[in-house]
Amino acid sequence: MRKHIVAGNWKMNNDLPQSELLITDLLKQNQTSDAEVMIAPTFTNLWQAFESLRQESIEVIAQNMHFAENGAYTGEISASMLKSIGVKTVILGHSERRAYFNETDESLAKKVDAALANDMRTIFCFGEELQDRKSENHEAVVESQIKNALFHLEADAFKNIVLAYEPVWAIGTGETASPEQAQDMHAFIRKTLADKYGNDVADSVSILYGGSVKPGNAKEIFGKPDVDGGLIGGAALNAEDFYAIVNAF
Ligand SMILES: O=C[C@H](O)COP(=O)(O)O
Repeated sequence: MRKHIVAGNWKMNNDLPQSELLITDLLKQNQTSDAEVMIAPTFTNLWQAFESLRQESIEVIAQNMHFAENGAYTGEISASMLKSIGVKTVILGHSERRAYFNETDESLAKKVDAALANDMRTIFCFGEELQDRKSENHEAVVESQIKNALFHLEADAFKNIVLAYEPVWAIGTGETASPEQAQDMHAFIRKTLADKYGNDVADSVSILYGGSVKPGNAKEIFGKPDVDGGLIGGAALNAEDFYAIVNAF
C-alpha cells in the first residue's frame, strides 16, 4: 500500500515570528486521515520548526539543496548540513527552481544522487508548461524530465523517492488540472516507471499532485487511484486550509 503524503511548501514566505505562529496554528488542528504530513519552511526557519515539531507527527523538510558536500558555493546549503539539524527529506526540481534559478535535468540528477548518498528522501518535482499541454506534448515533456533526472538510478533507490507532478500552468494560478487530467498523467508516470523498473517499483512510489490544491478540490483530486497526495503551496500558509487538505483522504 502506497503512502499518502501531504506536504506544504511555504516557498519564500514567513519570517521567523510568522513561521512560529503558523506552526502554533498547525498544532491546534486535528488529523483524521492517514496521510504523512510535512512542511517545508525557508532555510532560516528550519531549525526553529524542527525544534517545535520534534515530538509531533509533522515532518520538517527542505525546499532545496546543493549537490556538493561543501565548498565554495556562496549562498548554498548541502545535504549533510540539512541532515545535521535533523532534516531527512528535500524537495528537488520545483518548477520555480527550474524557471528562475536555471536548474536543469542534469544538475537535478546530481542533487538526487547527493540526497540519496546522504540517506535523504527526495520529493522530485516536474511538470509541463502551458504550451506543452496545448500542443499535446505534455506526456513527452514529463517523460523526459523523469528519465533525464532519475533513470540512472538503481530500482532500490526508489524507496527514497517521492514524485510530484506539478503542471506549471496550475501553480499559484488558481487553475487546477482536472482530477481526470491529474489521474491520466499520474497513470502515465507510473507506466513510465513500470516500463523501466517493473510493476513492483512503479506501484510502490507515491506520486503527489501539486497546483492550486485547495480544501474545495482536494477530495476529488485525492480520490483518483494514482494520486497519492499533494504538494501544496498557497493553501499551506493557512493551518485550517492545510488540514482540510490533509484530511481530504
Ligand atoms: O509546491 C507547491 C506547488 O508549487 C503548488 O503551489 P500552489 O498550491 O500555490 O499552486
